[in-house]
Amino acid sequence: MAKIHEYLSSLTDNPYFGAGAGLAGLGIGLSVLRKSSIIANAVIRRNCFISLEITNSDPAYPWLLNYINRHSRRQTRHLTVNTFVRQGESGKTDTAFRFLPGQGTHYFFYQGFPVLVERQRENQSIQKDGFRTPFETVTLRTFGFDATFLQRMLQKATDEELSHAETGMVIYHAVGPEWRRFGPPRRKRPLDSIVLDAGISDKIFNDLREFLNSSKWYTDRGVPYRRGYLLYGPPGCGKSSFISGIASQLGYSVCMVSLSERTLDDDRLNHLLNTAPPNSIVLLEDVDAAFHSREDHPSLKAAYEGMTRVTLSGLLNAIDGVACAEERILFMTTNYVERLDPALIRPGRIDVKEYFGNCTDYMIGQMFARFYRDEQQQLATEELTQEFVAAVRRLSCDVSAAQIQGHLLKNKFDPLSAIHNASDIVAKS
Ligand SMILES: Nc1ncnc2c1ncn2[C@@H]1O[C@H](COP(=O)(O)OP(=O)(O)OP(=O)(O)O)[C@@H](O)[C@H]1O
Repeated sequence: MAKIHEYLSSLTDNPYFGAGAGLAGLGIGLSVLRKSSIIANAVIRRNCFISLEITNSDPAYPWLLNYINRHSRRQTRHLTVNTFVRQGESGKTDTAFRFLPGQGTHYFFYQGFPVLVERQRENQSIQKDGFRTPFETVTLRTFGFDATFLQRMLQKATDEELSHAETGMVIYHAVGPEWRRFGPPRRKRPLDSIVLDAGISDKIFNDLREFLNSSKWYTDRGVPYRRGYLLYGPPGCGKSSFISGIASQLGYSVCMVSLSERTLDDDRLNHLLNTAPPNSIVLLEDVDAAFHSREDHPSLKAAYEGMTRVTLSGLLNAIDGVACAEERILFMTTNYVERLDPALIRPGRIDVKEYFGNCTDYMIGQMFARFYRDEQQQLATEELTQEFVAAVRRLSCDVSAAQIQGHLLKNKFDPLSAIHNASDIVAKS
């Protein structure tokens, strides 16, 4: 024992050993410190930071980057560019650039809190929009405990992006047993561009909105979740335009089917009416051309003979269809409501019937005032509007909105000429 003690004290007295032991102790101390700081860092990251990772296979990826870029123009100075090239059939080419935060680390502020953005490109690639592109991730990190903070930010980015997205109204038509898109999306038609007598537009639109909000009500009562509308009246009074306006306003598409199409039969019609794409309005135009009342005069029946292969009972079955979970909105239009079989327009098949008539004084005035309304100047004063209404009334005949529209178009920049030449509205060209 005394020997061991003697040996140890000889070691501690040795200056080389003392220095070595000191260095070793320092090394161990530093290594413990480093390990503790890594653990502390991990613990702090896990408990005091929130993060959100999104990959470029996610549709919201460019929206989020775009949002960061829009809101951090001063912070993000390292950008990448996406170029969009659009070439029309004539060869005219338009380009647009979208600048996004580049690879690496960026900061920006969201609701006053700093958010760290790490954009990383991996070695593997993914298939996107028909091309192989490098796999990328973006990780957002911020100090805090509220896990919904970054989720709310993503929601905001998505809302902003979608509100800027240019969308149109999609028209579908029937090809064989299925619905196909008919051409590119059409420009949306504002509902208030269709001039109707006071209250008509609101009445139909509110009814439709109320229907769309009552899915549970229908399910609870076991009532099929569908609604039918019949718009009737003379030609050119805005029936089709109004349906486009309603679809535009709701962000719905329109599925058009012509009952006088020779290849359409009962089975196909039934299938089509019950497989319309979600969020769409089914439109049966000029339904009188295909069906007439059972009480009609034989000469009228003969005139319609062979116009369609669809039978009335086939159409009724298709309208009654199988109860589906999705809502079904059906619009029918006709110029001759009296020729329709009562069974076709009974409640349950048609819930709302609305007459779209020729222009009233109110409508003539509204069309004139709207037509010559300009951001810079108001060409149509109240006095001129009343003069135009009086000039049209002097014609002593009914005029449709389409006729008024055609006349105003001929006098596009000259309201006085539209008034003085009002007789052109009914002149035979
Ligand atoms: N009430 C209206 N307000 C504004 N424009 C209208 C109105 N009615 C018709 N028009 C215009 O007239 C044209 C024809 O209208 P639309 O096709 O909607 O009439 P319609 O009643 O469906 O006719 P049809 O019974 O012959 O199918 C469109 O260009 C439309 O802009």
